[in-house]
Amino acid sequence: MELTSNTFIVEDISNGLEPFPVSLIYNDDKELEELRIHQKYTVHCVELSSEKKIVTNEESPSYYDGCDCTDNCISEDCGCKSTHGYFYTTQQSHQRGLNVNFFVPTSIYECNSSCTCSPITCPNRVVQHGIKIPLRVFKTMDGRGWGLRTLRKIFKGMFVCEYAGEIIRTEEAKRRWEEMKNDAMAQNYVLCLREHVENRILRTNIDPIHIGNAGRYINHSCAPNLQIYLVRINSLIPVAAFFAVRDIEAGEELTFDYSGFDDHGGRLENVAMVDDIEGKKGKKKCLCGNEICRGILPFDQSL
Ligand SMILES: C[S@@+](CC[C@H](N)C(=O)[O-])C[C@H]1O[C@@H](n2cnc3c(N)ncnc32)[C@H](O)[C@@H]1O
Repeated sequence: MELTSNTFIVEDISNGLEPFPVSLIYNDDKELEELRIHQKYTVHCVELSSEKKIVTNEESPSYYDGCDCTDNCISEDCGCKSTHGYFYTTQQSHQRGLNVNFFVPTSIYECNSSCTCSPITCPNRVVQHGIKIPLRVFKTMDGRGWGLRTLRKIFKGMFVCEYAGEIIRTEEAKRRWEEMKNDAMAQNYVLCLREHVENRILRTNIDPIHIGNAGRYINHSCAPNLQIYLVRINSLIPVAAFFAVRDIEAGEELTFDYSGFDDHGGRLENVAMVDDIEGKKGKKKCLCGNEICRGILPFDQSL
């Protein structure tokens, strides 16, 4: 499809860390350097200044006692289901996925390392099993930089990948923003998640600039094919998990709406990427090319 004698492929930029390869197609060494492929790859989020501490995966101790099901969480008495709700269903592809047409009132809670159910076959474990499709990083031809595409068909509701990076406090996000805001070439990757819980706002900032996963290459679209849902597994820090909101054909670019969650009724408000041009917040032109394009890239006013 895109291989010519002048293009090269890195087979797996995750170096085997992901269950399926994340390949990269590029034209020359300059492009590769520009991509800073030597930045570190992580499958899950890490905490600032302690990269070894993985905060969301199944190896961490869980933050609450899980269920004590012996029937693989089929019964409605499952402690995880009855406390937090249950949102996964079997999809057209026969895999577990999310019913993206249904309202998800808060974050999704998967069974965790304290639960007695099977880590392999329990149906309330999806995101923790990782990506299920080969992905490819490629250079867009229209000025949006690098992008990410799927190499296989993805069915509506399927989990695609996380948005993994450093979990940073808002002060640190502001500091990083100050450092880069006058550099017109700088790409901004900070994802700010705000969850409305009763009358409080829980904010999580994820920055994959130094250490991140395939999710960092997903561009914005005003008519996206992915949506972020927050999933808690073994930590109160949520996983920002991308699910397909429609069927996506092999070879299609993956996109999400940097401005948020509203279409599907979640209480997670304003999933915003921080962006700007020439130091003026909110003035970066959106190049998604959709008929319903809103014209500018969404941005976070609070930084
Ligand atoms: C999370 S990164 C996405 C990956 C990025 N394209 C790259 O080359 O690494 C976000 C950046 O991508 C660019 N971008 C993403 N979506 C865009 C769009 N629809 N129009 C213009 N630029 C976009 C912006 O520069 C933004 O700061």
